[in-house]
Amino acid sequence: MPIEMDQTHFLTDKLKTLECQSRGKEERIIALETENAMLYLKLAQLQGILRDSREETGHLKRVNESDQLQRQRTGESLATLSGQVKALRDEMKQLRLDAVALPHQFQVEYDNAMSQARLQTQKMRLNYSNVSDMEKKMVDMEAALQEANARHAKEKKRRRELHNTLMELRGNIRVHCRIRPLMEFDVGNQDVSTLGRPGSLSEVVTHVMDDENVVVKTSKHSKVYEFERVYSPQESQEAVFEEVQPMLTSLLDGYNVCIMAYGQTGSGKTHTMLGSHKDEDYHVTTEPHPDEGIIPRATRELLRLMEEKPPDTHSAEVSVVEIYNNDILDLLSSDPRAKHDLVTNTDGSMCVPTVTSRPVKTVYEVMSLVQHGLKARREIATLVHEHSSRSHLVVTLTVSIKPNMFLFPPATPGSPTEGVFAVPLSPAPRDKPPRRQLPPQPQGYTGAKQTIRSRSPSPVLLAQTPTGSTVKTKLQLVDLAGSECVGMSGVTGQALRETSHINKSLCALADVLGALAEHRAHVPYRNSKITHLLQDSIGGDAKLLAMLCVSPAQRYVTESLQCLGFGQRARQVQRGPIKRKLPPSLERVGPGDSSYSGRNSPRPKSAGPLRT
Ligand SMILES: Nc1ncnc2c1ncn2[C@@H]1O[C@H](COP(=O)(O)OP(=O)(O)OP(=O)(O)O)[C@@H](O)[C@H]1O
Repeated sequence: MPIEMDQTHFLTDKLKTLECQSRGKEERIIALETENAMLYLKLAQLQGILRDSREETGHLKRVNESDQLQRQRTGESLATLSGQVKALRDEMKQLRLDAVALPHQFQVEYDNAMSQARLQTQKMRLNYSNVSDMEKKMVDMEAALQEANARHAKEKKRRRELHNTLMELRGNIRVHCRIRPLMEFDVGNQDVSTLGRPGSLSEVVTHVMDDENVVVKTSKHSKVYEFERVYSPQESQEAVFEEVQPMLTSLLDGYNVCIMAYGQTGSGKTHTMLGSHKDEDYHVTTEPHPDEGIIPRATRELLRLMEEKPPDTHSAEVSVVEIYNNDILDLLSSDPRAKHDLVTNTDGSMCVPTVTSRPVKTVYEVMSLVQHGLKARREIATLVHEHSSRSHLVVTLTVSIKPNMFLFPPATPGSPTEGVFAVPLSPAPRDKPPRRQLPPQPQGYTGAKQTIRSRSPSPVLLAQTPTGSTVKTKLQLVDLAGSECVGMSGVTGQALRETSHINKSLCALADVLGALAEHRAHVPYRNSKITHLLQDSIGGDAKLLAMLCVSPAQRYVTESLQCLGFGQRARQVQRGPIKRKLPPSLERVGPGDSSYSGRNSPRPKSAGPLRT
């Protein structure tokens, strides 16, 4: 049993030893695993460091490559620069050489110039007396020229004033002529590029010579026409109105005034009278639109002049009529197709009592009514241009002036005051009546004062007006329909009938002027509605301005010659002193000469429009 005990004891010890060994080994394994883990960690760290090092190496490599490239480029630049430096050095060397030579060269040139200057001075000295003489002469000539120019301008102004006075004394019709610019439609069927080309139909043949003469120059004609004023194509609407403006003052002095535009289709009558901006609004502004024609400008000026007068003494009203196919139509009426009749007043003046006449205070009101009327006015497109007027347009502004504005004792027929002007007189004392300044007398005029007075065109006289009654003066602004050749306008049917009426009425106008120019006993005013309506203005007591409108192109030369001929005929009319209108039963004989009989005088060559 002790042996068994020993064995058991031995085995137990052995087991304990083995257990002890096993524990030791386990601890060793744990220690080794820990170490292994540490080593893994270390390895990972080292791998990270290695990766970083590789990246850095790559980066350094790239930097190194770029450095090398830079160095290579720098080397090349250095080579170029050193080449340039060398070239500059060579240049500097050359410049230095030149600079050394320059003073010498300069000295040579300076010496040459000086000797030239000395030579010239010597020459100048030699000519000095001549030069100073010439200078003196030039100064004298310049002064003489200036003086002559000033004298010429003064003489021209005086001549114009005298001419106007003469016209007034004779009762002449003033005639102005406006040449319009060449327009694209002047080429007709031809190409626009031919506009104005010599030899083409749009070649300019009607030219302005100066502000009083116009010449028509073609291979067949070269004829000069003289008028009171000729406007070139470049002259503005304002320039035209400036010449017309003084007539408006006359209106408030008691004269009737009539301005009519005459000319062929498309020659610029509507442009001159109304302007080319039909649809624009007119505002109560003092500044006119640059394109505005005579009608809005005259209205604006007239209303401005009226505003300067004492309040409630002047008022105005407007009527707008057209004469279409020889019928008078009221364009302001609700029925603008209804015909109206002319009536002769007891004083012999003409009126159309049934037409609408609207009181107006502003240019806006007037132009709104005119625009309203224009919408009803007949127009068609012709071969000449798109908006050809088919009727005569008459815009009448009637100004009523209350009598307290005038100086008078009311004249009795035959009294010394008969025929003396009535003068607006608000600021003047009543006990010392001022007389109207007579216009300057023409040179050499020796007539007695009484004679001058009796021959002066008088305004609508208060001497004839019953005390207390209002005086009315009329401003008639007329845009006549175009005188035209049927072939030129290319119209047919209804339009042909219109053209025939237009031409007939314009012929009648020319006939009236012919009769007046020849002092014939019978003036055929009643042959046409337009002459009948304008009778007071053409042959009567109105200051009348005929504005001839002319197209400058070759294709209208016949019409232009006819128009200018009409103007010449109008200028010949001498209406004599404007007299008190007689009752219609007493027909007036030749102006200023009651014994004159024109019955045997030759009929004037027709200056009328082209007949169809
Ligand atoms: N002085 C001018 N300056 C610029 N344009 C003008 C001038 N005169 C006329 N015109 C232009 O020429 C064209 C024809 O003119 P307008 O209508 O005035 O002719 P008209 O004589 O009244 O013709 P119609 O008798 O057929 O009515 C228009 O387009 C107008 O604007």
